[in-house]
Amino acid sequence: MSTIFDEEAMTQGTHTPVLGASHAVSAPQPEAILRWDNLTYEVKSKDKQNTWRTILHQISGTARAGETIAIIGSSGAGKTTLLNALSGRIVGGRLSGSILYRGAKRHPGSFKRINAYVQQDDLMHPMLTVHETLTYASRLRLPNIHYTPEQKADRVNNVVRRLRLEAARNTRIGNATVRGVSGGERKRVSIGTELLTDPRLLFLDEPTSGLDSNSSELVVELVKGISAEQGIATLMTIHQPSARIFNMFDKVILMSQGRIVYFGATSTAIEYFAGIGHQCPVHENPADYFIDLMTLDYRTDETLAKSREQIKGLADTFELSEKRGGSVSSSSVAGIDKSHLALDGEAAVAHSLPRNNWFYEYGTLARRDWLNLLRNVPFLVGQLVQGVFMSLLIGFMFFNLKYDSLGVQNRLGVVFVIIVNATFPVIMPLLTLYYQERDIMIRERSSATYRVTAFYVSKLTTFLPLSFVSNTVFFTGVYFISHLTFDAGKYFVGLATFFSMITVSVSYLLLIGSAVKAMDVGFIVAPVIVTIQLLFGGLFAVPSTIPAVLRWIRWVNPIQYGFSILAQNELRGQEFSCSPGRQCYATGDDVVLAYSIGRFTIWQNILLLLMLGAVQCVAGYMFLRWVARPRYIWL
Ligand SMILES: Nc1ncnc2c1ncn2[C@@H]1O[C@H](COP(=O)(O)OP(=O)(O)OP(=O)(O)O)[C@@H](O)[C@H]1O
Repeated sequence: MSTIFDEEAMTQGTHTPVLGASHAVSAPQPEAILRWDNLTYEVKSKDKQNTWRTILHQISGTARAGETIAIIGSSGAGKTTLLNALSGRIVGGRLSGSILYRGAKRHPGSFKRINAYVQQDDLMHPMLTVHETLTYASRLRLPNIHYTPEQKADRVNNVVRRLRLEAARNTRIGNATVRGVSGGERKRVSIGTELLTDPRLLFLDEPTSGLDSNSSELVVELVKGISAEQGIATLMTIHQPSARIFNMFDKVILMSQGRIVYFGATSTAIEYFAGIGHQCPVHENPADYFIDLMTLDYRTDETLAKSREQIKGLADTFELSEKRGGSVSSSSVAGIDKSHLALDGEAAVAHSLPRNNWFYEYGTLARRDWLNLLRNVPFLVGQLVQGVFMSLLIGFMFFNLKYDSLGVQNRLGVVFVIIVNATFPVIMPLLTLYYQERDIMIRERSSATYRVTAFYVSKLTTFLPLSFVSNTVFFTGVYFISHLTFDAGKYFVGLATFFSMITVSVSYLLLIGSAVKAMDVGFIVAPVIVTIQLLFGGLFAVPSTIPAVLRWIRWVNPIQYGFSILAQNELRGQEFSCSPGRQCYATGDDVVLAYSIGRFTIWQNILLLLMLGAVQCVAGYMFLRWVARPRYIWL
């Protein structure tokens, strides 16, 4: 089949086979959306010399409106690195060369709203349906000043239709425990959320991984169709595509060892390789054949050296043919008409979308959080059952307390256990949820969807009421079954203390979940710190006897404040009957004095608790900003 590239090769008077899109001169080319030149990416090696390892070697190319480009290569070829560099999501290392969006340098703020990136892992709220997921994405991503609610709904319906999601419209996304949409549908929902904003550029990292061949074909076919129709320049990395999928792409970038072995029309790839002595057998999948050519053969030292030589030869040949054909690089940076720069730069900014106001963002996020939470029946039932079970267990363990010498010890025990119950059982389940949602937020933020504060406040205002409600059952059950001193004032002070402790615990989990990036590390750190607080809580060791070097812990120990409040609330003003032969405190005030838990009054303790919660909350927010802050390298 004759292509525009063949014609150019002929005008050059060379037999060099077909080349990249940039060589086309005979037909009007679609607009070049993205152009990259001499892109080189290096990372520090972990060896003793700290040398730089080159991951991408002087890579150049162009992505035009409406075309779908596959980046193909063996594992470790640098496909994802190239995709990340082009989409502005590369972290760490050294990136050089140039990347231009419509001829202008990219602006981090506006570029991330113009391009869409579909990650390999589809992070979404498992309890929302396909339609709800897309609806919330449209509310969060599309600005109200440009779109009415009806227009947003229309967009969602369009995406559902275009991505053939009608049948799954009301199916939940699901996760490992809740059955939801199929893998292919899930991927299409991910793509759909990105298409809502009408991106100019679409990047997809391994969109077919884990999918069967039919689902993979459908995903590529739909993406290609939408890209062509809407003039989106699409780049995707893909592992070993079938021959049918391979032939769907307009262009392919074949990569090996960080270098380009071929970049040009898919239809001419076989011809190109045949021209340099590698004829793809008739019945072989061309993608498999090319990947074999580009893969290092580790069987023996000899085969390794030979395959390395072959790959170098392929990359050198392509580089040479690029130069002969008037390469992408040589016609790029230097050749750009600078008068377009300002104009195109402005165009880039104009296409970027303004933000919605904070309250709208918060309201939308809070609604989405509540919906996701209230649909999580196993989690809610677990919370309730845990509360009821623990209240019965602890209530009957300290059943019907008396005002005698044993009653003193048991009263201290029960109030301590109540305080402890406002820590672990609150922190651990919510920490899991927070980690999952934090990662969704980081993904959504990479396309500037909403503010970190809106997310953080939304988490606080869903976790707190949920914990209050589920733990009130526990507190009330224990209070009455164990027969703690009943008087409305004491009960409500106790409940207020319990809520204050829960507030501190929620702010603590937000702090740990924000400050500790890795979830498994967070799950080690969180209980260790609470265990230390528990040991220094005032029941096991009298605070005044703890060595000065450790005594400071009390100031940052919510358990000690909480225990002091509940113990004072329970004991002050009480009188106890003393049995002969037992150690005995005649009054509750004596107990408070003996255990050194009356340093601060009840209200001072509550104030200190709330201050601690506020400090943790603010610190958590600062850490989250730091964790969520993009550290992308820009060119
Ligand atoms: N920040 C980094 N630090 C160290 N090495 C890196 C870094 N980024 C990429 N690499 C290395 O660069 C090479 C290319 O990585 P990349 O993820 O781009 O490959 P890939 O072609 O996408 O592979 P796969 O198909 O297996 O995902 C790999 O050897 C990888 O270990």
